[in-house]
Amino acid sequence: GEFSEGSFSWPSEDEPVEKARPVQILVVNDDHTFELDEEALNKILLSDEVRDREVVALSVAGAFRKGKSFLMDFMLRYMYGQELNTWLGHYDEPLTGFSWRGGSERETTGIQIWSEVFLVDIPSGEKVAVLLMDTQGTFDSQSTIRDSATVFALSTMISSMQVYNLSQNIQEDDLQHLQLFTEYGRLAMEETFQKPFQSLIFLVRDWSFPYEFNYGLDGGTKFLEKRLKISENQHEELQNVRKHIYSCFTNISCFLMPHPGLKVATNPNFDGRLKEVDEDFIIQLKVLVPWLLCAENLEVKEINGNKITGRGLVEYFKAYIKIYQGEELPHPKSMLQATAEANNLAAVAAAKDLYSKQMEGVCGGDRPFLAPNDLQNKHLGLREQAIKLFCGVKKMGGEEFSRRYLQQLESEIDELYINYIKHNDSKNIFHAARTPATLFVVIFIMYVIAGVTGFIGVDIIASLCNMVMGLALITLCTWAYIRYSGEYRELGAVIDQVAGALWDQGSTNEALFRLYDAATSHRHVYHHTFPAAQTETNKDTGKKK
Ligand SMILES: Nc1nc2c(ncn2[C@@H]2O[C@H](COP(=O)(O)OP(=O)(O)OP(=O)(O)O)[C@@H](O)[C@H]2O)c(=O)[nH]1
Ligand SMILES: [Mg+2]
Repeated sequence: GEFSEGSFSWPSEDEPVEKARPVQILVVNDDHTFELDEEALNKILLSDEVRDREVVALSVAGAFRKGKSFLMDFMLRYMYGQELNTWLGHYDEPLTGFSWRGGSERETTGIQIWSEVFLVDIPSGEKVAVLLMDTQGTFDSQSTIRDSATVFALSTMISSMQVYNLSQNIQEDDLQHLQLFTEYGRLAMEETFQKPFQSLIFLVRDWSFPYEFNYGLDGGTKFLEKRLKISENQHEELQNVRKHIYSCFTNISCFLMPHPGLKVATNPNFDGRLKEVDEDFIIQLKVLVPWLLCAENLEVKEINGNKITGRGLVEYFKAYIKIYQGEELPHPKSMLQATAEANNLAAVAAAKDLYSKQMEGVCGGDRPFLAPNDLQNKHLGLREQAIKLFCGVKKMGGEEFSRRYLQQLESEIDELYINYIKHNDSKNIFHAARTPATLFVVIFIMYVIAGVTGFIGVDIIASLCNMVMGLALITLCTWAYIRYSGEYRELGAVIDQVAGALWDQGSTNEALFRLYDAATSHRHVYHHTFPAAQTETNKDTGKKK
């Protein structure tokens, strides 16, 4: 494994020599949106030397303020160091590269990559391009869970080697967050049979128990084995987290790093000089960095089993970021918020269930028609009961939060009630008998009037009444056919409406008005049902106008 010079931006005639530097390619805006600096990314990954070369992408991710960028800078020194024994540099030389600093406020934001891509000969004989990526720390006070998850997920999806930087120990919440973030990443990727991600390296900083597990890879491997062990008598929750992590990465390892000494951790003027760093730390640094980056251990980025070139990586980056910019992915939430939502939704479901079960008993499909007033009283009682049940359930998230769900419950119950009213009404046989009854009455009245007027000799009125009677009879037959066969239901609805208007008449005028109203609003139905008559009626209406 011999390292050649960085390949990016070889000075051409007119272009000034650009100094290698970290380049911001993913920007997280103040309004929590993400932006990809395509130009910057293209410039690095589509340069002549990188475009068609397979890439190795190493990224460091983890909680903020835990020495990620600091470590990255030693990796840079290794990549630039030609001879492996002197790469660590002078003991009096300040540490530069990705920007790092002391203090409690976050430093790195978004995703930065080093502007120089290193070309390395790997044992298979190929020359691959090595990309170093520094990421925004998770859980700083300005980022939402979604921001953290997106940066972490993106860096995991893009890298072939993800260093998960932890402090002091591997805690259960570290594993849970890893699970959340990788799941968020997997969501945005296409389903495959293969594991979606490649190498995961747990890097435990400030390891303080070398008497239990030695510093370095050996101790780390044993420690990790213990932490990720799945056993039968473990709680399902613990098993699931571990199974998930195993299902996501093809390769999982762990490295235990000693504390770098108090000067590094607490001296505000410390500028990265090795002479101020504990010897133990330097010894392990000399093991860790070459182990990660030596030519034998470099892992080419693969997606779906295909090796990815610089050009391909740009495309994937663009595609992934688009998915996170869109709205189709669910938003990862804090544990409390997610739990509170689940609690409240479960309480809403239970209360709604109570209401609809009881209402089913009152006016369900196999129950007879109930007086609308009684139905309303029942509804009000059961609504009260359901709300009481909802309020009685212990829920996380507090009063204010659950008020929204109470409103949701109320509106859902009211919606159900409207359906129960309709259902109940349809069971009223007089409701159904209204139309034939009205038509019968019309026929009967016409019959009587025709009889009387015929008897006293006013033939015109008698024959008019006979005609109306005949029409009513035809309508009745039509209605019966429609009800029986279920065809021409719209025409049936018109007949019902006209009959209903006659039935409900308070005054003759109102009935006529309603008749007219029904007729005009359903003219299109008439046309639809009797297309042949259409032209005639059109002429008629034209004349009327
Ligand atoms: N305790 C401890 N401190 C370290 C270690 N490595 C670096 N530091 C110090 O941690 C501080 C933060 O270093 P950075 O590299 O900027 O941390 P970071 O994780 O990149 O922080 P963000 O970019 O804000 O996420 C600096 O003061 C370093 O000197 C370590 O292994 N242990
Ligand atoms: Mg940083």
